[in-house]
Formats: sequence, structure tokens, C-alpha cells
Amino acid sequence: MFKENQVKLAIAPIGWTNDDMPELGGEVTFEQCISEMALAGFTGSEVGNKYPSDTNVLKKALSLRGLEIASAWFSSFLTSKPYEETAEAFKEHRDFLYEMGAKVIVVSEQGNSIQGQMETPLFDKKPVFTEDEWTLLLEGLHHLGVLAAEKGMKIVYHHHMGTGVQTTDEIARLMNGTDPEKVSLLYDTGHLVFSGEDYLAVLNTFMDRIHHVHLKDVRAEITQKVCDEKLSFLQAVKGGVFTVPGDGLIDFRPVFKALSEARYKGWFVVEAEQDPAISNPFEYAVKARHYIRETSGL
Ligand SMILES: O=C1C[C@@H](O)[C@H](O)[C@@H](O)C1=O
Ligand SMILES: [Co+2]
Repeated sequence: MFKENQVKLAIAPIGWTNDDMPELGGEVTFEQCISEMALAGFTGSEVGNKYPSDTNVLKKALSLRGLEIASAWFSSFLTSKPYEETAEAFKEHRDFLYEMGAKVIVVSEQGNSIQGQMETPLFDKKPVFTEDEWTLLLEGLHHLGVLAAEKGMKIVYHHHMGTGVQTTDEIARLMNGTDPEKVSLLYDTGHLVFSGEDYLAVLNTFMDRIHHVHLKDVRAEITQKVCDEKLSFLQAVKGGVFTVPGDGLIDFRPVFKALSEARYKGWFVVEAEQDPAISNPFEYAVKARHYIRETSGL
């Protein structure tokens, strides 16, 4: 299905140690996390809170295990803080990723986001941007895209539950309001399905803009519980709403088929945050690796 060197396979550290809730996996060391990633058959990783910030130390630890950095998350506050604050933090993040050899920078707007609030019901209280906020977001992203291009890099926008860019319409507004040369899309299966979107329609509509992929599966019964009991995003994650590809309700075969036919080139990042005390991250990483091999040949 995929040609040689077309796609590289990474896994995010968030299944071992969770940046949104550092108490999840607090006892897991950086070395355990990256060793298990490599042992499960992955060649890349994103960056977690336990990773050393010294790029030489990080490079050595990763290369010993045959791993590269695919990218790392950046929270922008374009709708809620002065642009310069986001731009300064972004440049530091960009330079770190550039030094690590990454080509794309994950950006997600966190102005008014409820994703980090433990008690706020996810389906009732997500932010909806005003016209002024949309203008700030679209213009700000354009400028971040220019800053990324200075280093030959791209920004890939992460639509996300509990933020102002979650639904298909919001993703469409963001894509239609930005220059494809400056702003690309990160396609995250788990967030689309959790939100109730048609994940294949989003994939096919914005295929040309997709330059990074997060492979995340969703447990249907927990999604229902989140609605019924008005749970927050963090309560949903703790309760196990996300899991690895092949363990939930999403069929990834059409996703792989469409991406291979469109000659997608870049990373697939398995990303399945759940409680590591309940779902052993190494066991789930191996499970994901098997499923991807069976369904995509990678
Ligand atoms: O890419 C991601 C990074 C996390 O911090 C986030 O909360 C998660 O849901 C995600 O998709
Ligand atoms: Co993601």
C-alpha cells in the first residue's frame, strides 16, 4: 500500500506520561518510555514533559534507540493574548524542533480552551470564536507559518476537543481562511470521532493540506458516558475514552488507503493517552504496531 520511505511511524509519550495530567505516569522514567517505544517497533516520537531540553542529551538518548523526533505540541494564545507573546514562545519551540531535525510544528489554539479544565463539561462548554477572534487566529497563524518557513518548516494545525477549532465547520473555516503555503493541517482521527465528525469526509476534503497524522482510537461506551454524565475532557481521558488504533471503534483501513493513494509523505504518530496504571503503555504500543502492520503493511 505505502511505498518505501513514504511514511515513518512514531508514537507519542502521552500513553506513558501525560502532559495534560502529569500525575498519570508520574513514576515512569524518560528512559523506560523511549526504550519501550523502540522495542515496540517505532522509529519516532513526539516530545513529553520528561524529555531533556538539552538537544545533545536528547539526541544521544534517542539515537541509541533508533528514534527521531517527529514533532512537538505548541499551545498558541492568539485569541487571548498579544501576538508577540505567542511569537516569542513559538520561536524558541521552533528552534528546538529544528535542532532536533523535525520538519513540522504542531500548533493548537488554546485561547478560551476548556481541554485542561477538570470539571468543565466537554460537550456543553466548548468555546465558539467570535468574528474578531477568528481574525486574530487566522492572521496569527499566517505569521507563525512565516516564522516556521524561515527554517524550512511547516505549522500543522491540531483541531482539538474543547477548543475553538473542533468541528468540521470550524476546521473548514480555518483551512479556507489560511494560505496553504503557510498553514497545514494535522489530522487526528480520535478527536474527530470523539466530536462526532465524519472522519473520512474531513480526510478527503482536506487531504492536500494534511502534513501530519495522529492515529488515536476511541472507546464508544466512554464517549456515551462523557455525554450522559457531562464529563470534562480530562475526566474522559482518565476514564479511557482514547486507546490505540485497532482497540476502539474506528476503522483505520480507509484512512490508510486514502492517504496512500494521495501519496501522503510524513509521519504517522500513534497517540493514545490513557491511564498507564490501567492500560500498560508498552503492551498497547505493541498492540498498535501489530494492527498498523496488518491493516497498512507498514
Ligand atoms: O496531540 C495531542 C496532544 C495532547 O496534549 C492532547 O491533549 C491530545 O489529546 C492530543 O491529541
Ligand atoms: Co493529537
